[in-house]
Amino acid sequence: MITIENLRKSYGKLQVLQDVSVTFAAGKVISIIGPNGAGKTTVSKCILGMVLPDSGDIKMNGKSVLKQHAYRRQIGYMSQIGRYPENMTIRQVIEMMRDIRKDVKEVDEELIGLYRLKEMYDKRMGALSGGTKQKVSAALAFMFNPQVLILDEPTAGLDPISAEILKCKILKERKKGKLVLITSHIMSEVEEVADEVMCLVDGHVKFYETISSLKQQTNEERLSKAIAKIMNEEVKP
Ligand SMILES: Nc1ncnc2c1ncn2[C@@H]1O[C@H](COP(=O)(O)OP(=O)(O)OP(=O)(O)O)[C@@H](O)[C@H]1O
Repeated sequence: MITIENLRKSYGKLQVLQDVSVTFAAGKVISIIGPNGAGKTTVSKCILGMVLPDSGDIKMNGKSVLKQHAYRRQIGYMSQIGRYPENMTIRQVIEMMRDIRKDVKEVDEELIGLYRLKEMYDKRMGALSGGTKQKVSAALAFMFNPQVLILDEPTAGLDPISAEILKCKILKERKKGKLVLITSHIMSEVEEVADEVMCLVDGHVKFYETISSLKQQTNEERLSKAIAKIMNEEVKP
């Protein structure tokens, strides 16, 4: 569904992505992991067209997305930190988004309901707690039934029940054949929701494997231990 070919991106002298090539298939939850600064958000932003790569290509359903716009309607995005106009209420933000996306007739309001956002509809975005803002971001990401979801550390700041609601929603959408890309540092969470793990280190794909294959290769039952083993082996002389 999404193919990334020889992607490179630098910010000044800093080479953030170095020849990244991967294919993400529909109907999968793929977790993008790696140390801070490895380039995870940059990959997501390149797919979204928020960052223009220096070279390489990104294709969605076989067509290059570079400098295109229409394909973005097929992507729901939840950024690490949601930024909203402080004076707008939750209701106004949601209505504004619905107005922009009038093309979608059947909106998905499941998360609005499960997070009971309507009870807080008249609160200003600037007055919301970090977690509530995350809930609004999650509700918006899923609202227009996108084929692809890109979720950047989606459960950071959510209480355990709200995080659980989001994980169930992710799995529900995967069953419908959607592609979900999640960046996360929480290995237990990755293990719960992801089918495959792509690990970026210094802008390179260190590995891209199914969770079961990672466990099998390392003879570990827990994903965190399997990944620690792979990383430590690299460090050894
Ligand atoms: N707009 C920018 N201008 C300059 N440097 C940037 C910019 N955006 C990101 N970088 C740098 O690119 C590198 C990769 O950043 P990126 O946000 O992709 O990492 P990440 O893997 O998502 O990290 P984290 O786990 O901390 O969220 C970092 O060194 C970061 O400082």
